[in-house]
Amino acid sequence: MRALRHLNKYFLKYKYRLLIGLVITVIARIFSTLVPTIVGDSVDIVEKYINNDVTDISQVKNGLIINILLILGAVLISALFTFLMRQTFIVVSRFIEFDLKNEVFQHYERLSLNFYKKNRTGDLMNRISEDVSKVRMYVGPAIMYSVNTITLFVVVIGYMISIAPELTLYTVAPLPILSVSIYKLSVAIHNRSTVVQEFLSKLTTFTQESFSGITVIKAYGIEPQTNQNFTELSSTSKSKNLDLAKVQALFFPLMVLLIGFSNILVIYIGGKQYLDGTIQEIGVIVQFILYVNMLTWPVATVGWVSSIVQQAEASQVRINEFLSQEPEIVNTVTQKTPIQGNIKFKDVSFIYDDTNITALKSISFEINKGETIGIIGKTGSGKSTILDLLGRLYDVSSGVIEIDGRSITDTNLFDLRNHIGYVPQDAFLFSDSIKNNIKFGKEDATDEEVYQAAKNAVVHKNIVGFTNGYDTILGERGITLSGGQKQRVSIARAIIKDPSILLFDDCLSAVDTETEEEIMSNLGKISKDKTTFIVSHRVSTTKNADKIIVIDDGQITQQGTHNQLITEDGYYKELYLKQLDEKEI
Ligand SMILES: Nc1ncnc2c1ncn2[C@@H]1O[C@H](COP(=O)(O)OP(=O)(O)OP(=O)(O)O)[C@@H](O)[C@H]1O
Repeated sequence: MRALRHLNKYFLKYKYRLLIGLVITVIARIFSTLVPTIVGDSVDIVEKYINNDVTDISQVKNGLIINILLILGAVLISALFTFLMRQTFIVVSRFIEFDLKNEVFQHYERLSLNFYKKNRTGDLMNRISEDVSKVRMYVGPAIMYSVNTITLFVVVIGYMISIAPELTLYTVAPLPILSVSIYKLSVAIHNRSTVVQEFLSKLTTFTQESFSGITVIKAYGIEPQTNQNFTELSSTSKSKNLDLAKVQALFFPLMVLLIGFSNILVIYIGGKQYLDGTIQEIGVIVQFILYVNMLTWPVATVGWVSSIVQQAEASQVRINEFLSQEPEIVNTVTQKTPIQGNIKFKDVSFIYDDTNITALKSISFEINKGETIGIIGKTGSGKSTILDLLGRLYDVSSGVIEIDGRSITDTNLFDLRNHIGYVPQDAFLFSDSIKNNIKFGKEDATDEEVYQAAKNAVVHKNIVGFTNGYDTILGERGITLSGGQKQRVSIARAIIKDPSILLFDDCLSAVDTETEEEIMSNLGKISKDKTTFIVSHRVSTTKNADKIIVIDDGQITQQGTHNQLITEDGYYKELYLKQLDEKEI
């Protein structure tokens, strides 16, 4: 139960609602326990008439009619309060589920990139959906049924003992057996449904991947093999479902069996006591039969609730495990930091701690506001890492990165990121309209600003060519943009932000050289007062930069302007000549 203590703050938050729920439950149960008493009384009225203790039939009739009306009233009131009980407890559980999901999601968002690399997306999603749902079962149904059972027990058993203590003992004796059996069954159901869930998510992942990769599947003609794999997976899933159905099918028969056993005990022992005079009225036996039936479900829920609490505890442990993780990149500066864009890398080295790859080794360079720096190098040489470090997606392993003479660790993190317009290597667009994808860079941008950014990114003409123009929906249910179009929408998103620092990570690779030239000329105008980083494999993209650095295996091997570098023997000149041959320049 230790992990579940995390939820106490939410119980405190909703304490008044929970307290009201408690009072409502007690009222509901008191009214429901009145029914057996009135039924017992009715049987007594009839018994007295049969035994000739009462001879006036109209008195009997009146007594019975009053009892019927009382039963009706008690049932209606108890039903109303049972409804209100569910409304309070279950509603509170939904509130807590909502709060917990928000807490987990907001915490996920604070965590650094390393966290996402160490944990699988499926696992993150499971903890925020499946595990939170299991915890909700504890804050909702489990608490509601526990309050319900405790109230019912105190009221009913107290009353039973007061009228027939010995009979009470015999009738409640089998109930713990019921409770334990239901607990064992619930655990078995839980274990089997976990396996069913696992297969369900395997099936979902398989199907999702098959549909996403349908082009590859069709192109390679591997539909029969995919079908075969699917059949195998779904057949195992079916047999796991059948295993689950078998134990689930035992639940109600087991309950009915044990209720039946308790009823037989009441009739047998109650009957014997009536005959030997320990019990004076048959009504008591009828009353006890009704009580036993009334107690059975709550007793069964004791077992069920125990298994819910166990599952909730396990789920909360998993949730707490992530909640206790602290972000590696933290903002230590509360006051605002103005950012001009003069950047200095001083002996910067960086090692990815998950792979232990040394991506950068003692990198030093400088670039001032308004200047453009080109970064050229072979694949895997460390170019993207430089941009990631500048945006503080990771912190350097050694050395310092300075912005305007201040280390970026002493710069307000939010200001830093707000002043950066980043275009990643793999353009990521959301399943939303093109307009909203561009406005992601500046939420309050006007339509005019969106069009202007798209024009500068040379994608405006493509967008207006679509039937729905800027309102065209992208993603799974919308159209698919070409690689080059995606890259340009992604560029428009960075431009519209009007940041002090622009980071372009090889984001023109899918654009033809003519369009590239147009974009570069537009960027030249836009970025006059900005610091621009352009990572590329193409000399044509960086040739106009104020400074170009060539990276090889995490180290700067050459630096200078285009004109200087093409006269110097080295990687840059080789690349230039090769691309000149291929007419890429
Ligand atoms: N997230 C990561 N976790 C672990 N290692 C990484 C990660 N990203 C990059 N690396 C490794 O760091 C080295 C530098 O990678 P980086 O992405 O900076 O190269 P790059 O020059 O941008 O390559 P490309 O031109 O192919 O984009 C590579 O060896 C790469 O395998």
